[in-house]
Amino acid sequence: MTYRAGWIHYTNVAPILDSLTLPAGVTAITGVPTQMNAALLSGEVDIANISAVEFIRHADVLEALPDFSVAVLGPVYSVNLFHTVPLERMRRVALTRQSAMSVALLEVLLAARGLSPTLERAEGEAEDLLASGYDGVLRIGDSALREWYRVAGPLTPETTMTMLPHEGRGITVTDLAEEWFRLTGHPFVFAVWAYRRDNPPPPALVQAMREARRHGIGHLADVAARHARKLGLPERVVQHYLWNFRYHLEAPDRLGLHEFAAQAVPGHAPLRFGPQPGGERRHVLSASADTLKP
Ligand SMILES: C=C(O[C@@H]1C=C(C(=O)O)C=C[C@H]1O)C(=O)O
Repeated sequence: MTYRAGWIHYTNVAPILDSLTLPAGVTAITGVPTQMNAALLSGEVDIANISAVEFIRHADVLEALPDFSVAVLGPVYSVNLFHTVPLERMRRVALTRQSAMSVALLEVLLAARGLSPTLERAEGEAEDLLASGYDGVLRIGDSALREWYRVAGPLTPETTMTMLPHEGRGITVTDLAEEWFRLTGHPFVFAVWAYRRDNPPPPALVQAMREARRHGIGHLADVAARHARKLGLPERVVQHYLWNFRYHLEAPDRLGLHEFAAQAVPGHAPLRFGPQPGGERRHVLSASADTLKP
């Protein structure tokens, strides 16, 4: 029987997906987060890198791979609120239809500041929507990355590579992952690789994903160069964008995920993850470390 994957194919997943060879018996489709979230829940696909908030909302039926994430500690550059007035003065904010996660995150961040602007779904370029009367525009993914650079670029040789600029052209870009870090001190997990608990992925697929990720992270400059051309952005910018991601759902990422879950979806079912890889090898390592004790 065929196992069907649904990939959100934003540039931030390129270090995993670009060199992924699907094993026999696995097929894949691609789409934006809201499409892949729905495809997984309706059963159209069997595994997808879905918005973490959908994983949390459906924790009663879903499980996630224990070592895959799209996460950052600090700014992400592609989940952006573009605004022309201070956050406190925003009255109408346009939301993207592509994203579940960023909307839930924005709601948490606004609530933390005691703010409640009107939130409406509206598509289009951030600058056009701001010109048409919105005070804020939420955008994600590749178009948000491009629009951030249009506002805050071009980078000068002196621009620090640890924190890129966030304003220009009369527009401030509030990076939601950076705001989350300021609020909690935790990483923010945007996506996990989830599947229905009664239908886990074949081990060959997970193995292929781990190999593809190892290859992608090992050749990040090549991945960045390829995607910089597609995005029409400088290689240096895309390289910075990509090396900033945390793809392994490590302990700090899980802390961030649990903190977000508690704030955004109170009363959610316990989050479940599949078995950790390489358990045996770790056991052997700790045994040999024991033998080194004096
Ligand atoms: C950081 C991003 O992460 C993505 C954002 C998602 C969302 O907002 O629902 C879902 C999957 C992530 O891969 C981005 O694409 O900008």
